[in-house]
Amino acid sequence: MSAANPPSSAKTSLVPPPDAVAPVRHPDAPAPGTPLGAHYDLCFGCGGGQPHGLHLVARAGEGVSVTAEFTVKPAHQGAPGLAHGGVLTSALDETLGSVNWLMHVIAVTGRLETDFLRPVPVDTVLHLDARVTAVHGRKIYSTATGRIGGPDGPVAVRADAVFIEVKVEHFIENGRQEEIRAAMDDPDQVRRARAFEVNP
Ligand SMILES: CCCCCCCCCCCCCCCC(=O)SCCNC(=O)CCNC(=O)[C@H](O)C(C)(C)COP(=O)(O)OP(=O)(O)OC[C@H]1O[C@@H](n2cnc3c(N)ncnc32)[C@H](O)[C@@H]1OP(=O)(O)O
Repeated sequence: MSAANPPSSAKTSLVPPPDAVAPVRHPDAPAPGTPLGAHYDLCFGCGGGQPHGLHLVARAGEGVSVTAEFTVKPAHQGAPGLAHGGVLTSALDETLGSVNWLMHVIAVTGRLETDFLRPVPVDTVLHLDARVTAVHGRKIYSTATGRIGGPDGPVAVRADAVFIEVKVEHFIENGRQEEIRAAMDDPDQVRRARAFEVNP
């Protein structure tokens, strides 16, 4: 096994360790039903300014959970008339990413495992829900489903994930300078990101 392709190890387990704790909803988290808005206007998952994006809209749920809808467009096809699996995984990833904001935590996906249970045709509305199940240090364990035919319809896709909490510096240090500069020049973007760190 080369160093560039490390073996998966216990650190990538999707099962919370025995001393993991229950997630805590931040007291300032928006009320259930409130749209969360995009975390970044050019985000592929949720950004309104991203012409190639999924334009997923997430709303706060009860506890540490969110719901979201994503409409499969012709641009999202893999096979004729059917959604691409990677696009569906992106929708799950985005929904799982948004749920961390209810804890006022900034986190990135560490590991994401998707089950594809039913094909999802173009024009389908995928009804997503995601919730955090446990927290262990910086590791956030969460799970999500995507249903078709309505919010109570059959599950077409589901995923389990581990997100890792990061500071805003993660993005500043790793992002391409052009986009970072533009984001830093946007007071709303900076305020949104910093609010989570000065009001933990
Ligand atoms: C002005 C600009 C404002 C911008 C404001 C934007 C804010 C809003 C952005 C939100 C965005 C969301 C968007 C959708 C969600 C994505 O799609 S995020 C994009 C995809 N994900 C990534 O790019 C992550 C890439 N990976 C990394 O950067 C690093 O590997 C990580 C994940 C930060 C971890 O590195 P690290 O901080 O050095 O962590 P490390 O100390 O090694 O490990 C910490 C713990 O996590 C565990 N761990 C680490 N990696 C993994 C893993 N892959 N699996 C399982 N466990 C792991 C370790 O075992 C360790 O556990 P303990 O020993 O504590 O028990």
